[in-house]
Amino acid sequence: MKPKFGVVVFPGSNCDYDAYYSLKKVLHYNTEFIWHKEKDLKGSDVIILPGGFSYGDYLRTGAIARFSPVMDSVFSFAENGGIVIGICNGFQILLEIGLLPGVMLQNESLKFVCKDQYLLVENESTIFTNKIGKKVIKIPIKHGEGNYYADAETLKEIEGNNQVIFKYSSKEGKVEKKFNPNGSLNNIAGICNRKKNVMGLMPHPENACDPILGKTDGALIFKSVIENFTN
Ligand SMILES: NC(=O)CC[C@H](N)C(=O)O
Repeated sequence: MKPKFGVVVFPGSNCDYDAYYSLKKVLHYNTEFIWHKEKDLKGSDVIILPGGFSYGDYLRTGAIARFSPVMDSVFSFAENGGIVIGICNGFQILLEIGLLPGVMLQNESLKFVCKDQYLLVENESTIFTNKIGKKVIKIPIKHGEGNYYADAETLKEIEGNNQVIFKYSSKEGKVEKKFNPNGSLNNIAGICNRKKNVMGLMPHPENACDPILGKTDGALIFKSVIENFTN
């Protein structure tokens, strides 16, 4: 079976075409857009909630998009074990709707950050990472609100349950505060839910797929998901 990706488009998404381009034109995966007012996920096997500024980031990032009609379907899809990847603004939407634990705060610097970032694969046994292994990958970040926070009890739970998938690190894989671009708790860059079928991450793998951009580590995440389908 050839799995299908559905890229949701919210008003204000600006990485939807990047995701579509990388998945369809670079990686040659079956990919379709899904407008946020649709309820039908068009037979998608993997839902991508892309990056951007849905509803202009008004109120709180992701707080309004979470009420878009499509999110009812995405919520049920996820609850039934469907694979969902929230990238940056998509991660923020997953937090707002409660598919992932914790909240997103403004970057500690109060500045928007845009740069390449090294990430340590903290949990290499999820469908998103088991074909990558325990290594350091380089993927760009671009956000103003990526300072992941959870209360002590939630943090203990997600760390204990191996829900932390990526951490900001040095090129050598050192996880220290000085390599953290936004002040997130314990350098957390990406997490998953308890069942490990829903992942949110601040870095943008779709912007590290096409060799013309000088980096392709983002493709490893999508390839991992695809290979888990086909194996
Ligand atoms: N690139 C993005 O998805 C940006 C996310 C969000 N709007 C922020 O700035 O925090």
